[in-house]
Order: sequence, then structure tokens, then C-alpha cells
Amino acid sequence: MKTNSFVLSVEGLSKTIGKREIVADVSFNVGGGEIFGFLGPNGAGKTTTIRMLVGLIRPTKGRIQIGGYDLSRQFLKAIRQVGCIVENPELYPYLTGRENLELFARMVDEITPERIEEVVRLVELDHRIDDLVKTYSLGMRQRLGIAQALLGQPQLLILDEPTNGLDPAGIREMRSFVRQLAREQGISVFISSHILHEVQLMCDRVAIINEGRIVKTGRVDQLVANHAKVEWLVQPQESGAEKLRQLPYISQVEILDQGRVLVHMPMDKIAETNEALLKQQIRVTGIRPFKQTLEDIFLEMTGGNSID
Ligand SMILES: Nc1ncnc2c1ncn2[C@@H]1O[C@H](COP(=O)(O)OP(=O)(O)OP(=O)(O)O)[C@@H](O)[C@H]1O
Repeated sequence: MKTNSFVLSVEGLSKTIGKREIVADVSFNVGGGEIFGFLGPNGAGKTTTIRMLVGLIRPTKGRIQIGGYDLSRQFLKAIRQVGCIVENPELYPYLTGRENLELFARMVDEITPERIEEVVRLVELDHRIDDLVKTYSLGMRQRLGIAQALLGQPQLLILDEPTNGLDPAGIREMRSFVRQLAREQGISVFISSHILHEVQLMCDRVAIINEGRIVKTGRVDQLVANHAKVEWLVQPQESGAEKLRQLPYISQVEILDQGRVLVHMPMDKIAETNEALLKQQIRVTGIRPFKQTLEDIFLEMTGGNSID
């Protein structure tokens, strides 16, 4: 029986190996047609989570639902909703793109020749599909891998580091292709990546995982708007900084030279903050907001843990 409307729903997911909790109480939902980024530094638990999502390893605790089916109780129904590429796609270089797809289609039920044609068009490989895969660029191989993953008409596509090894043009191409899949086909995409600039451009929402735990989930645009840096020019500086420190939505107050105080705050609280300072007879002579990138926010959330 289907129980919820999210394409992917993860609740309290944990994995303990030996004595170590590698993934701890991870929860998030992915809606229809949504591109969801899963970000974390090295060793944060991304691959372990993805391996649980595709049924390669069993969770110690928690629940995974795909297309409304419980992965542990209705495994086949749930897993049929997923197409995935973990690491690099498995392809035969001495066969053509079409032969690779035909071979794979034989292993999956109910794949018609028309469906093969359809996915080839979707990944825009029509003109090269009868060439040997060994002559393909890495980007084309990735797209053929995605075509393979799409054969069974999944609702959810899971891509582990899909831009790994691609050059900047290949990365851009992959981004627009993934967006098109989500927009035109309504497919949900769960994507792990360490190229934060790309994730910021590609994903609707992200979860940031650090040391096995989710430290932040949210819409990319809101995360960026909520984590701005704003420089306030205030007089007197000390009492201005003190008042700023008291405001509940402000974090990391840093006193700079010449009356400048740098704080982390949501962009839409600037007017409210200004009023609060004026009420305390603190003169505000300048406000300079700086937008942070997803990468800045990521580094803040993960304590500067490296992502490469
Ligand atoms: N089978 C295992 N036995 C013991 N430790 C493991 C096992 N699998 C993973 N780990 C450890 O769990 C942690 C998380 O690993 P995981 O591969 O999920 O991280 P990741 O976020 O995918 O990192 P990366 O980006 O480097 O691939 C790492 O410290 C890893 O060494």
C-alpha cells in the first residue's frame, strides 16, 4: 500500500558498522520533479546513505519510502521506482550505445524497442547511438548511463557525483540536461556532488550532511538569503555590537575597525535590525550586505571540513 506523496521519504535513517554510527538519524523528503542535492565533506556518510537508498546495504534503523513504497517491506515495488548510477555507469566500450541499452533492457522487464528510442532522444544521443561507446566522450558515457537508468521509467533518479571527471563544458551540459529531465519529464533527481557552485545552480533543495548527521536542509535560494553577511557601521560601536549580539536571528558578531560590525543574518531582517538599533539610540551610518554562496554556507555548517 502506498502511504505518502513524496517520491523519496527518509525517516530516522541510521547505519552502525562495528561500533561506529556512520549515518545517524538522517531524515529528508524529495518531492515530484524536484532536484535534491546531497552534500557533505569526505567521509560524511553520503555513499553509505545512497547505498541504503538503493538497497545495497540494510539500515540499522529508520525508514525509506520510494514512490510511497517501503523499501524494506515492499522492496521490488520500491526499487522499480528508482534509476541510479552510483560512481561511474557500467558500460561495454566495444559495443555501440544502442547495443548497451538493448543488453540492459533484456535484464529489465517490459522494455520495448520504442522505450529505447525514447530514452535515446531524451539524453540527446540520437546521432551517436550506433557508434562504439569507446569513441564517446565522458559526458556522452554519463548520458548513456542515465539513458540506461531511465529505461524502466523510474520516478526517481539517483546520481552519485555525476559531474566527476567532466570538463567545465561537460558539467554545464549535465546541469542543463538534469534540469530538463526534472522539468519536462517530472522525474525527481537525488544528486550527490562536491561541486558546490554546480549544486547551487542545479538543485532546488539541498541537505548538508556532516559526520553522519544532517546539519541543514532547505531551498537553495532560501539558504543563501538566510545566511547573508551584513556589515553595519554603528556609533557607538561597542553598544551597537552588543545590541546586534542580542538579536535572536543574528550569529557570529565580529567587531572590525572604524565602527564596522560584521554579522551573519537573514537578508530580510535588515530593516527590522535597523529599527532595533535606532530604538537604542545607536546611530547607523552604513549597511553593506554581502550574499554568501552555497560553498560559504557549506563551510560554515561543516566547520570548514574539506569537500575534495
Ligand atoms: N564497511 C565499512 N566499514 C567501516 N567503515 C566504513 C564502511 N563504509 C564506510 N565506512 C566509513 O564511514 C564513513 C563514511 O563513508 P562514506 O563513504 O559514506 O562517506 P562519503 O560521504 O561518501 O565520503 P566520500 O565523499 O569520501 O566518498 C567513512 O569514514 C568511511 O571510512
